[in-house]
Parts: sequence; structure tokens; C-alpha cells
Amino acid sequence: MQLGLIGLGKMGGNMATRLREKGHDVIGFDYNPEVRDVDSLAELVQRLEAPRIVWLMVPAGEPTAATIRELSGLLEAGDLIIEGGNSHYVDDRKRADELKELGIHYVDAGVSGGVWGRQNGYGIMVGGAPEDIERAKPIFDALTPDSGGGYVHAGGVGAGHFVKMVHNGIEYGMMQAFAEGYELMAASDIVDDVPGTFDSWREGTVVRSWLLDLLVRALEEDPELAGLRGYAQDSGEGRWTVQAAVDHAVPAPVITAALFARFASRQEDSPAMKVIAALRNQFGGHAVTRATEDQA
Ligand SMILES: O=C(O)[C@H](O)[C@@H](O)[C@H](O)[C@H](O)COP(=O)(O)O
Repeated sequence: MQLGLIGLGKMGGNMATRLREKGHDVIGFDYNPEVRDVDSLAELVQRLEAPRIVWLMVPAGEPTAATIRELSGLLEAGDLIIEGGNSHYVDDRKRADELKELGIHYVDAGVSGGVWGRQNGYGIMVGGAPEDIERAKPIFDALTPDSGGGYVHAGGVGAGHFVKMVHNGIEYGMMQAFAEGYELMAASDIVDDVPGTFDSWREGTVVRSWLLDLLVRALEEDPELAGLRGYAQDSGEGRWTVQAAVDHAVPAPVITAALFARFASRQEDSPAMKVIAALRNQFGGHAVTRATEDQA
């Protein structure tokens, strides 16, 4: 079927390739003129046959919001927008209500699988009205793994991004657990072969998983990860997961700790630990480590 795809970066570009390989007619738009098929959103809309389906793979936040604002002035009643970026589920619901007044339909799709999705297929989690989901089903079928799995219609608008957010929170916790296990084994004087231990866990064990496979791959390239700094960014989904846990009074200590570990990774020094050191020194006369002159 025919589809407009906006955003042809690492994710969108690979998705366009997979969809075309599966026989779909993809017309792509990107701000980078080298990768796009049409030069503007207006031209994209003009080239698509009504009722249109337009899939967005644009960075979350203002770039997505701005694209939808522009599209809402170009699309017609009956057209369908699928938001495949990492939008917050609350924004999905607001947008869907606004677009509904124009007769424009809206589906949110969480897309997992990263740069491997083109070859392995993507995990797709969608939220929206059953008739809208049904209409776009051939697209979801082409994107998901050939095994037929990797797909859920999780609920109404917002549910796709809500479950993707929770998926990412789980991802934070799982990665943090592997990370702590790595550090502990490396710090011990008992384990001679840390990469080999992880490698052995890929079969037969309870913790075998794709994240473990990817860790083994990273350790094959650099067994002590010597080329990396211990600095981890976050794109926001972990924060939203923790916020949602607070909103629902659901205890989520693992995901929260994993998120906070990333914040800690970005500090050159810890103001909080300075307070701990100062207080131990105040009440117990415990020794402190002084900042050197050029640090102070
Ligand atoms: O399922 C996935 O394919 C990933 O989760 C993907 O969505 C992306 O890599 C994360 O958004 C990174 O998130 P952080 O930057 O928050 O780690």
C-alpha cells in the first residue's frame, strides 16, 4: 500500500527500506535533501492518494509537534497520521482530540529494534481506534519480524507509546543489572574471563537475551570497554516511566535507580557526596579527601 514517511534518519530510513522490500510504495520526506523523494510536506501530501496514511519518524518533542501542526493544515478529513517517534502518551491524546475536529485520524506506534530492525523486523506497539489500526495493518505486518510476532494493539490512542515507554523503562533496568554485574566481576580478583562468562550465559541460562548478546558483541570489540567513558545519556522515556510510576503510586525502584545511575554518570564530582563527607567530618571527625587546588 501507499505510505508517506516523514523522517528518514537512522530509524525512518531503515523502515522505508524494509517497507519497500516488502512491496509497499513509500514516499519519503526529510529535511536532508539528499535522502528525500519530495521537497516539502505539501508535495508529499499532494503525491499521496486520499485517504492518505502518513507515518512520522521525527525526533520527539517540538520537531514532531511542529510537523503535525503543519500536516494538519495540509491533510484532509479521512487521512491518518501514525506517530512512530517516541512521543509522550499524554501528547498523543491531546493531538488526537485536536485532529479529530478536522476529521484526521491518529494512531500512535511505539517502535523498538533500533538499527537492527531493518533486517530483524521491529517490535511495533500501537494505540488507536480499531478501524484505524486495521487500515494500517499491512504496514505493521511488513515492519514486524517475519515470524509474525512483535506486534500488539495495546489499547486506545496513547497506549502504544505508553507500553513503549514501559518497555524502555524495563530496558533501563535490564541494562543496569548487566552493567553492575560486569563491574562486580571485573572488580573481583576471582573472575579471569569476564567477556567469556557473559558469552557462556547466552545459552542455557535464565538471563540469556538480546541485550546480553549485544553486550557480548561490545566486549568482543573492546573487552574492557577501555575506549568508552562511563557517561550515559537518556532520551526521556526513563523519566516518563518514573513519572508514570509516581502518578499511579506504583513502586518502581529498579527503573528509578537505573535512571538516577545515568544522571550520576554525568557528574565530574558529586555535590551530594561532598555533603556526606562534610557531615561525617563534622560529627565524627572522619577524614575527608580535599579537592586539589585546581579542583577547588
Ligand atoms: O526499543 C528500542 O529500540 C530503544 O529503546 C530505542 O527506542 C532507543 O534506543 C531508546 O529510545 C534509547 O533510549 P534512551 O536514550 O533513553 O536510553
